Amino acid sequence: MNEETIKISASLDCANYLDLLSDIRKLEEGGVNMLHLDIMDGHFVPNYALGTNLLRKLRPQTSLLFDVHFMTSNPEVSIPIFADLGADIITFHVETTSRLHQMVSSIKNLGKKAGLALNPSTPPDILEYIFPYIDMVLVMTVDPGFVGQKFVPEVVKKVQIIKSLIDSRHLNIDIAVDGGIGEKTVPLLKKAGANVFIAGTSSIFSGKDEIEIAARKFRELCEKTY
Ligand SMILES: O=C(CO)[C@H](O)[C@H](O)COP(=O)(O)O
Ligand SMILES: [Fe+2]
Repeated sequence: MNEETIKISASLDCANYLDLLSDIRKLEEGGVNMLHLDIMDGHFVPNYALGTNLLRKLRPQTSLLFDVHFMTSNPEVSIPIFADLGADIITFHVETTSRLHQMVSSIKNLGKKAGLALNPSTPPDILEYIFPYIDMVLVMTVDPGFVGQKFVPEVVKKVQIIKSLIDSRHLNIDIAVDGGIGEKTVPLLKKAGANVFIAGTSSIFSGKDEIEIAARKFRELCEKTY
């Protein structure tokens, strides 16, 4: 993955469930790179979202990359299932396991990109010994589990720290930000070093513009230099 490339991942849980395929066509037209698929189990987070049948039905319908964000306890059991369903990037939370290296290598052995997600209150130190093995760090900018939450501003500093840790090791790792990503927060996060922007109710799905137009505007916002 290229850290300098800006990537837009549209959070499908924020789309119109009753007209999902038409929303996906608009996202394709609007130039997003990936569909962000939030998997929630009602245990790691107090909410439920998306699942295997949706991926199974969607995979033949679009060539957009599937960026799967597990917000589940025990993601270990789900990794091979979602890999088989066509996930391209598989991200799980560091708070859910004591077997980080094992799980990352099982994702890589399945031929997928591996991402690690950190809650807003989780310090970046946990990444130190696993950096060489991962493709992406997903920095949660809200507590995981719900769309439309308030951005936690303290996390900007964590993005900055992670970016300098990656650069000092000359590694090529994407930094994704997820939760409350929009007009006010993109400039701060881009300056701090983020390059993957997860678009939800704070941007593409805010309802202010048609999805296709909103996606184009969001890319412009993310590609600007701040
Ligand atoms: O992982 C998530 C929630 O846990 C979502 O991807 C995220 O919240 C995106 O939506 P919004 O822009 O509404 O915050
Ligand atoms: Fe997410």
